[in-house]
Amino acid sequence: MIISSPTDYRQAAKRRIPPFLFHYADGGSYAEHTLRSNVEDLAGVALRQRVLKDMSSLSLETELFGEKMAMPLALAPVGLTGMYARRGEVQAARAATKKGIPFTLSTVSVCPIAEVAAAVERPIWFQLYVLKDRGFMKHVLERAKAAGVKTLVFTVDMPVPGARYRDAHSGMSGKSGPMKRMLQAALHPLWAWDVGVHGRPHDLGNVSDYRGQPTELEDYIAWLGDNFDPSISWKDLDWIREQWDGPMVIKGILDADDARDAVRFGADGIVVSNHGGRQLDGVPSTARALPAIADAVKGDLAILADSGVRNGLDVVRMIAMGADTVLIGRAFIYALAAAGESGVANLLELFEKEMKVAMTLTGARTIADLSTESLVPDAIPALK
Ligand SMILES: Cc1cc2nc3c(=O)[nH]c(=O)nc-3n(C[C@H](O)[C@H](O)[C@H](O)COP(=O)(O)O)c2cc1C
Repeated sequence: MIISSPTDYRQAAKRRIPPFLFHYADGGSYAEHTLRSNVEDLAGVALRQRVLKDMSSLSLETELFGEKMAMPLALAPVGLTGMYARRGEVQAARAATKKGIPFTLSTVSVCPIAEVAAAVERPIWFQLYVLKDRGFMKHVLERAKAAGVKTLVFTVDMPVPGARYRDAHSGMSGKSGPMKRMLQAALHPLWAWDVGVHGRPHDLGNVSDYRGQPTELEDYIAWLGDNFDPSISWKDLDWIREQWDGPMVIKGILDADDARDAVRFGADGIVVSNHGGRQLDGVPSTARALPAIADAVKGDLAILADSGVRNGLDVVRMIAMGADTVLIGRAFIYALAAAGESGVANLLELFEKEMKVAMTLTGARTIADLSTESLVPDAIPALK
């Protein structure tokens, strides 16, 4: 299949991997309104074209939490990444590191922290969920520290899981799930050979490490379901603060008041995110939520943003609306599923090229030059 744009990887992934995995990544919660509006609203943010400004020298470099980044982009935490390609977290982390950008490992990764951290030179970022089992959280934070992790991304928009109806149909969940998954694997031999045979163990590496026994896919939903903590509040974050002395980023902020609370708490950064439309359907897209949040807290902490970013132009849009760095989830998962590390590496090249074109034609020589001035007036779909 010809890959000429980042979005081509979605179709390529769909062909290669079993439907239960494709829909697990591709889908959102409930009727998927937020999933769609993330992409549509962001694509609709109009860039302001400027010409004849000698744009022969251009730099995408930036810095975050004292870390140099080749461009203001990082790979978002995605659970079960290791089911999309053989030891998928390692492959994606290698592609990100070679490109000079951070990789974020999910709590519910297939590969444990130590395996991924040992495979790359650059310290990885680690994402932590709030779970009832504080013993697990303590254990995993210790492992992260020992593996050289500095930046902790603390996800707060999952006190309860949003329902993802596609998973029941695809075989990801439900009684007939195991049978469906086996049949689908048999019909996708390239994936079955790469991941099914050579990608083992198929478990949640960090959880198994703590429990001292394998936590396989079947246990995954049950374990997570039992462990979400709806009682979470800001005071629980103080407990995390005591365990962690590096930069702490709060992921899942969608409201300016919560962003101000994050500043009061002393967070180093926030991720403006609706979890890629996978939690509460009907909440605004990040393109709609970001400008008000940037108005409220820009300069007080680092603003990261994700949800709906599908190409380099979308990154430029997010930065122009006030983000300091942008995360991508599905975009890299599709590339990883289609072509492993080299797919993610190529995806990042495509993103970089697109960003350069967008910056050249908006007259921005550096990332710091991007601002609301890079957008046409009223380009931002404000919340009414
Ligand atoms: C398959 C999948 C699994 C995810 N798992 C996690 C996770 O374990 N932890 C987390 O904080 N966010 C998780 N997310 C959300 C991503 O970190 C990110 O917020 C989202 O993918 C951004 O939207 P995008 O996919 O449109 O780029 C997941 C997203 C997907 C698609």
